[in-house]
Amino acid sequence: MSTSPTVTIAASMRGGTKDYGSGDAAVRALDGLDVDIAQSEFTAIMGPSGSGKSTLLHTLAGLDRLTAGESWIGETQITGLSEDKITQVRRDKIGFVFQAFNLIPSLSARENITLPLDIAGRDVDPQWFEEIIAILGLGDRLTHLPAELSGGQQQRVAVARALVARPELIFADEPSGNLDSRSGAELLGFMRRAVKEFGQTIVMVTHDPTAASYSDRVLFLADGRIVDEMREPTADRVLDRMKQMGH
Ligand SMILES: Nc1ncnc2c1ncn2[C@@H]1O[C@H](COP(=O)(O)OP(=O)(O)OP(=O)(O)O)[C@@H](O)[C@H]1O
Repeated sequence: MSTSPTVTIAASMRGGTKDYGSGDAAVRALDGLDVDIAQSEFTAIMGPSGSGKSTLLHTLAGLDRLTAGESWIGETQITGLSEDKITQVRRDKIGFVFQAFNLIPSLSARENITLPLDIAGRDVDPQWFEEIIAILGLGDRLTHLPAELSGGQQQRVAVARALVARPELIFADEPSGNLDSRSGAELLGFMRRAVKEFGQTIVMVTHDPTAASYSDRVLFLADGRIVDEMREPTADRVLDRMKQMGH
């Protein structure tokens, strides 16, 4: 009898295909891709430029539609849902951290952090809010405008905003890309803690083997397909694998 623990799937895709353009200009960005994202795991997506990383992230997250194939967020099949329903699933279940922090300049750090919940008409859990703020070291910055914060602090505000709603999934696209190495390491360390301590599920696109080394599992993409994966990655092993791929 199998004694392996049951893995809950937070998001998945079967036969995921994404074409951009048509005729001579047609590009197949995803080529019949299958993937399962395990709950409470930190998954990194790596691969050469143009291999389809951002397209995979966007289609998994319901920001963009597949041309063919199916995808699920938790139990909900998102392919085939109306735009309104997809927006609702994103709002209820997903947090985003992108390289451009997408903070609203006229709102304080606190207002930016609670904005998604305010828009959704949901209450902020004060205890959870305080916990996130303490861990991210933003306690004395909450009344500041984004322009009054350093790049690292702005990125931490964006992470707090993604976490505050306790989303089932966080999708991050090069979250440490604009940060100096110390702020980047801090941010990635925090994301790792969120996975280990709160069971957060995170999917992150990155070019950086060091960033990928914070994950539990690295998926390697080439030409719109997953060609390999690595568990418990180290930066050196990831770099070697990328070199083999001719990166
Ligand atoms: N909106 C679009 N219109 C046309 N082609 C696109 C569009 N978005 C992406 N592509 C193409 O799809 C392919 C995959 O792009 P994608 O951005 O997913 O790759 P990536 O691995 O994230 O690349 P990078 O590491 O350079 O960000 C590329 O060939 C790209 O040129």
